[in-house]
Amino acid sequence: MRHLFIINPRAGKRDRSREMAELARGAMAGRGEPWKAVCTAGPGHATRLVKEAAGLGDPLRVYACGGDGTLNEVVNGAAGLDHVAVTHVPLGSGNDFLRIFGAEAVRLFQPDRLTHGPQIRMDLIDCNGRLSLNVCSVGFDARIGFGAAKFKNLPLVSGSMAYRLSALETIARGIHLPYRVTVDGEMLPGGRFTLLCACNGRYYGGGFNPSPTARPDDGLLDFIVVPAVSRVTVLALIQKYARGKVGEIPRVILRRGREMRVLCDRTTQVNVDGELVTGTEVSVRLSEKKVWFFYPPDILWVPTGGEVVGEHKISTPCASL
Ligand SMILES: Nc1ncnc2c1ncn2[C@@H]1O[C@H](COP(=O)(O)OP(=O)(O)OP(=O)(O)O)[C@@H](O)[C@H]1O
Repeated sequence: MRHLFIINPRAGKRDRSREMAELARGAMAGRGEPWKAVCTAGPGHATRLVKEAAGLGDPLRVYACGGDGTLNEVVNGAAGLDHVAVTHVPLGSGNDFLRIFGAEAVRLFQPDRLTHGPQIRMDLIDCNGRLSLNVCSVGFDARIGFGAAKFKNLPLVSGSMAYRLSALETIARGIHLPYRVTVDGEMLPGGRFTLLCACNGRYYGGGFNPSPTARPDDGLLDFIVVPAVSRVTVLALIQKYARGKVGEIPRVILRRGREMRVLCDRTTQVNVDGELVTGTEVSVRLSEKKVWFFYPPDILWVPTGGEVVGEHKISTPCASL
């Protein structure tokens, strides 16, 4: 099996590519398997690197060393390929997809534990042709997310603080917009909406938890549709949205399904794992493609989010590796 470490030197607050390359070297030492560590040169490079390496056709493990954007690019290169598996070594500001692993997520920063860990086949969201492993959203939150970029590089501003500052700015500018929304063919009531979200994972935006029970391996997406709310109530909404209490938001519409379509009267920003997609017609649907995701052995998976009702280990060995 070959191993490819894709390192984004621009992820997080400082360049950790040297440290990461050393960790990769340590993880692969004495294993006798071919490996390579490559730094990305710019947006889209990680996808091209994965496709190039996958073209050889032999079993390949790819380590996305960066944030959620790097993971998204790697996933876009590996989707639908049975001989390729991906993982995420968290070097970014948010690293939100990994939060689904709870406290165990820190163990993904140990590449030596990952090299031969088990893997699971995960669903993907197709948003106007771009694939997402975690969360796609339209509206208030997407505007907050893209607005957060400018706060992230300020000194003493953490990833989650950047999103909070951007939220304040977005509230001041206006909260809801007109959209026509259907989920699996059902037209949803109300012409104005605050936000529309499709979840495969559970967290995004620096720790917001819109769907505490979503599972990336269940063959379905969790849709959360928040109707128009006023500036007075939006702060309470954000609190609930952040803490996994979305069911307590008045008139919120929750669906588990396969496709949400959104028509907008103007070009709209769509958040696809933190990356920007724009359009006036947005289709957010379960992709036919899946991706293999590997993780450290014995990591605990908590299917019920915050409440530990029943822990079990996920271990779905891949026949092709
Ligand atoms: N060499 C590079 N120079 C500039 N940008 C790059 C380079 N390599 C990758 N990128 C881009 O950096 C962006 C941010 O990366 P990433 O999302 O991994 O980090 P982050 O924003 O710190 O983490 P998170 O999304 O978890 O908050 C991605 O959109 C990616 O395309």
